Amino acid sequence: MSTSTFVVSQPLNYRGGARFELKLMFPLFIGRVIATFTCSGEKEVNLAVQNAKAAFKIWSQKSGMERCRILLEAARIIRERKDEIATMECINNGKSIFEARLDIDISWQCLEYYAGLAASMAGEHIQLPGGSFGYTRREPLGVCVGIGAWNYPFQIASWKSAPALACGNAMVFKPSPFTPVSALLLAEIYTEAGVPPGLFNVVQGGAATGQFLCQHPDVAKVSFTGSVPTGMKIMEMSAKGIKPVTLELGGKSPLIIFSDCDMNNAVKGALMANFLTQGQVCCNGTRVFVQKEILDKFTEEVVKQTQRIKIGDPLLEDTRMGPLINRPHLERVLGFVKVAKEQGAKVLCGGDMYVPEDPKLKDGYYMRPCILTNCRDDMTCVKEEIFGPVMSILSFDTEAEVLERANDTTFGLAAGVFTRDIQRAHRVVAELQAGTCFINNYNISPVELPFGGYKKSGFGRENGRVTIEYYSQLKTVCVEMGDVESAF
Ligand SMILES: NC(=O)c1ccc[n+]([C@@H]2O[C@H](COP(=O)([O-])OP(=O)(O)OC[C@H]3O[C@@H](n4cnc5c(N)ncnc54)[C@H](O)[C@@H]3O)[C@@H](O)[C@H]2O)c1
Ligand SMILES: O=CCc1c[nH]c2ccc(O)cc12
Repeated sequence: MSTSTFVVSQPLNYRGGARFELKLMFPLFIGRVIATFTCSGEKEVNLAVQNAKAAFKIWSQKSGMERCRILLEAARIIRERKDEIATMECINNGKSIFEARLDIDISWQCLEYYAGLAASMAGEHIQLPGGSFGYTRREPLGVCVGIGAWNYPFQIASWKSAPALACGNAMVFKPSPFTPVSALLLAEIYTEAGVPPGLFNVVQGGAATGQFLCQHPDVAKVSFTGSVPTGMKIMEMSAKGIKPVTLELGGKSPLIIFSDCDMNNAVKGALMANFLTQGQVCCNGTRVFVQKEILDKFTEEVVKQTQRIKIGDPLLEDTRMGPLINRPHLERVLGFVKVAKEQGAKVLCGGDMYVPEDPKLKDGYYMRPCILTNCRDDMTCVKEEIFGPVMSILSFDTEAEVLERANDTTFGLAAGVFTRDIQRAHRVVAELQAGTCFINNYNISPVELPFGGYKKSGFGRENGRVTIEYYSQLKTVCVEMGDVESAF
């Protein structure tokens, strides 16, 4: 298997339990077109929502245990087809096959986790005076919309659909038009596992298709993963229909490395925080604050290890970084490096285009991972989300100082701290304004833990038990066991 021989099944829209055709060119990162699709317009979006509504009637009547069995079966199929799905994801996005396999593992684990919760969803019984009582029922919302970014295409579809379906909802999912293919595999797997036709639909398209979805009167909820500007639009559209939203948006997260850290782990953590998926990860710890005493040693080691990262064909087993998502994005990231230099940053490694030796890959959107020093807090590379393989190193003296600087951002998605001092670790994370904090590691995503942002990085959560609350509504039933005492 290589990037030049890969064939994608067509068509790429999925409604009522089957694929249907629409046409548009979909270019691959090596410059070759691998699939075509047409954006779903208002009519197709409406049909998908109507299919979902019909399936919702059936699915929402099933017991939690029945939904659990079907989700477990879907998880089993994903696990069984892991290599095939990972290969598709690798082609879809450009991330290395090594990472794509990890993404697929986290995806089936997510389905397994919510399958378990589906079976145990329950309300409360509350005793009232005179033998009367009340109880609560946790009920589904209806047709939920999922809109995804291009960096974790299969995983985003899984993180949204698994809790939605576990709670008894239906979903219409729109992947990013840059990564349209892998969500179709999830749709087919759900069908094979036994969900009713129409329960999980895929509509292809960009902003216009997303708008039709958000504005549709029969859509009960929107869960969005993407940029802050698009998140604002999604929230505005949803507000008009009083629809709840989950927003997983961008970040510019701090990673704080104290001088008492385990240096080996801190260096590995900084690489994990910056270079997964070619640096195109929302929660990346791109502002790496290093305590002065260890700045030189840490910098030397992190540069050494960054230079060893194998860049190339993402389908090869030893590749760890593939190409960026597309040409405009590569140019944008390189532009950030240029501005950083103009503003006084020093490039210690990378930051330029990379041309692999393999002639098939010569038109790919590769760049070498970049480490910047001499950074100041007011520089563009330190303030703005770059969404590429660019780490900015900043030095600090004291805990109080670094906390203030780490929190001086409108984002609040994630943060990390490396230290051997357990009291300091907890004291620092308690002060960090971020929805997800890591102590002595970075960018691991166990599905049991909630994930989501503070401040402009969004609200609502994905993963963990709490997400059940974002895909369900609570009905209170008040039962009178005596006579009505009328006030009139
Ligand atoms: N917090 C998270 O969990 C998370 C995860 C991945 C990516 N992200 C963020 O996503 C961004 C990169 O992804 P992107 O470039 O795909 O983001 P984007 O906002 O450009 O697009 C995301 C999705 O929204 C759709 N969309 C665009 N305009 C729309 C509109 N007006 N109405 C409805 N839908 C619309 C796109 O087609 C795509 O499917 C980065 O900022 C990154 O930090 C966040
Ligand atoms: O890119 C950001 C973090 C992330 C990794 N996988 C997923 C899946 C779904 C999301 O909404 C975010 C993420």
